[in-house]
Amino acid sequence: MGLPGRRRGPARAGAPGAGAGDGGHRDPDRQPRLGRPGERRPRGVRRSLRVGHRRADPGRAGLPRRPRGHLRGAGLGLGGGRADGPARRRRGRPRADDRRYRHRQRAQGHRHRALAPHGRRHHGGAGRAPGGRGLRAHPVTRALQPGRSVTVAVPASSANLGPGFDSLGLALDWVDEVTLTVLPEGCEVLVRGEGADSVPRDRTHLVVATCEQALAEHGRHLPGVRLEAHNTIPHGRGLGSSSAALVAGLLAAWALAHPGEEVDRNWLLQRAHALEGHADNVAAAIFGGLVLTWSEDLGGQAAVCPGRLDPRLRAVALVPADSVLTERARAVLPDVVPHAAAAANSGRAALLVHALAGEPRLLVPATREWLHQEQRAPLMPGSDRLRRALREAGFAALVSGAGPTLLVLLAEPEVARLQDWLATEEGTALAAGYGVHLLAPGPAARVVAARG
Ligand SMILES: Nc1ncnc2c1ncn2[C@@H]1O[C@H](COP(=O)(O)OP(=O)(O)OP(=O)(O)O)[C@@H](O)[C@H]1O
Ligand SMILES: N[C@@H](CCO)C(=O)O
Repeated sequence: MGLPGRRRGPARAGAPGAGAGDGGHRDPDRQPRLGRPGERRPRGVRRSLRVGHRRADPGRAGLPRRPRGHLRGAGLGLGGGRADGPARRRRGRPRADDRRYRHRQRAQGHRHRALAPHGRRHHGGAGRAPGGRGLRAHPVTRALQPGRSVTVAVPASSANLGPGFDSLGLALDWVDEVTLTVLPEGCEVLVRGEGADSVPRDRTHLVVATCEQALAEHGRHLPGVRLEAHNTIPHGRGLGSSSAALVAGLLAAWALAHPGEEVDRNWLLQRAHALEGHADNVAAAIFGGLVLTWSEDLGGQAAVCPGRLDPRLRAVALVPADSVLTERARAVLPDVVPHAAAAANSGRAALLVHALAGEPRLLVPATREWLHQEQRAPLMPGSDRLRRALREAGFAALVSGAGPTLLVLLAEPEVARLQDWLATEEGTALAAGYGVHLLAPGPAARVVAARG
């Protein structure tokens, strides 16, 4: 079985230093611990294990509502291709460039590195903004009104979930929030939390650059901009931080260009997919909950479908201090896997969708896979040892996204058993330095406020 494209995008940044408000989960000397009652934690970061997270808890995030409709189709002629509301007329040029290379594999990786602040005039026959596949700029753009402002919240996500490589994504109740305000000129970037000491403070900031590119497609531009980011999702850990940033920029662009209009989530999906290279994380961030993604063809447009989730389902994230380059993590994957491995993997992926929907006792066999974890193990030996030990102890432990964070999928009553295991000598030794976060499935990205 040929793999759907190795990541050719630029490398992910190495481990940045711990930012303010990270709850200390990146402290290499931090021991896994079970939380102190009443402990302050950054907004959006879930409680650690001992703190209650039950249905009746006042601080508990609600389980996500399933997106309306059963099938979000795009490129397949399924479900009308639009996530919300009635069909919208298509803006801009025909999507010839999206179709031209449909037979090709889509290069995987973050196209966002190629994003650059755009000028107000866009030249070039393709009418596309530079750098971003699928983002087509109008030749002349109109300035947005200074004072207009939008705040968006976007969840972290875990991709793959074991056998669903590049096709399953789970949004988590761990949220970044950003506010973009139109200024008459200039660019101010204020970052709190994750990445405060590492992300760019100019128009190359991922959220600003993505927003500008997307606005250009809608014939608008930012004369000046202030970004206020409150980041809690750790960067480069396999929790979809870059997808969250891309979706934040796109959603902010939509809300600034279309005040008061319902968000076209299929537009978000296609643009985010084009920028990210694979749809698993971005689809989960855009639609919330569990999302199944596929393309009609290798490199085709993304289609998505919500997956059912057992209301008892929880995820415990074990977040190490180090990051792994996603580019490296994709480069170690083989081009071809044996047919028997592909067959076994597809069986487990099918089983996983069933287990997540209502049979959590099957989560351990359902999260076994043959496509990426073994192959990437040398890049994350500590997480590999911990994952194996957890699975031997009967937990559905898996590498989240490209790693090295581990996710343990379990039904709520199992949380106490995991707590106990982490307190054993073996658990304490293997999980030393990992931050432990009890999470529920997360909500869809949303516009929190829009002004002006
Ligand atoms: N909120 C953000 N603001 C600005 N840049 C960000 C933000 N989040 C992520 N990034 C950029 O993306 C990089 C991390 O992206 P990468 O895809 O490597 O990891 P991830 O998205 O956390 O993990 P995965 O894709 O495996 O789930 C960061 O080092 C930073 O450059
Ligand atoms: N499906 C992707 C997620 C990371 O971005 C991978 O495993 O490479």
